[in-house]
Amino acid sequence: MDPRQFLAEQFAEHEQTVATTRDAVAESFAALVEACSRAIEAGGKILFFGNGGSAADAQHLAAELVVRYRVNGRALAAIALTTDTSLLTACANDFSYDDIFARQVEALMKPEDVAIGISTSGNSGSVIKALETARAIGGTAAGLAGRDGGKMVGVADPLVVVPSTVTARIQEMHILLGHALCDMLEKRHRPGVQAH
Ligand SMILES: O=C(CO)[C@@H](O)[C@H](O)[C@H](O)[C@H](O)COP(=O)(O)O
Ligand SMILES: [Zn+2]
Repeated sequence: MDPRQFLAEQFAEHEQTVATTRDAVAESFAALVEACSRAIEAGGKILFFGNGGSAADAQHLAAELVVRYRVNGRALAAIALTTDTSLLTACANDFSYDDIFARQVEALMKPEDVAIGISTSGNSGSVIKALETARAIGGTAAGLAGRDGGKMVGVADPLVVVPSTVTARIQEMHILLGHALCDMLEKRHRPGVQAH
């Protein structure tokens, strides 16, 4: 296949996903913003986690909040649970892979915090177990998912579900939603000088 034609099809599929996602997620996205906003006002933090491409999203979004999105201002409390290879390998080796995020939630999560699990299928065991742990602690267990939300339905609330079955397109919506979340939180909680 010609790469130009292929790229045109990829863009068309992406644009179609943008169009169907915009209205589908408006309410759940607003609920996620409010939950994170409340956490920041209460002195809490946001914990991000996910597997594969979603692990990259987790650390990308935590960096926006701790460092800067658009505005130079105060640091906002966020952490990605995907970055400590000693911890991740010990936990997967000694306990089980499904414990890699749950163990960190158990150690770090406070009731005023928000845990945001990111999973395109909504079914990754490591994400589900961590969200269940967050709920048991009394914190907010939130999620970004795709497809029909999978096992995250009933575990994560708020749960933002991208109505697509294509993993790559779901991930593209997740980072758009994550950037929008960081932008909103920065507007509300990081007064400062616009950097770009
Ligand atoms: O980035 C991709 C595919 O675009 C992959 O690395 C993908 O994230 C991995 O297969 C994940 O393990 C999928 O997990 P999940 O999104 O279903 O929770
Ligand atoms: Zn990917």
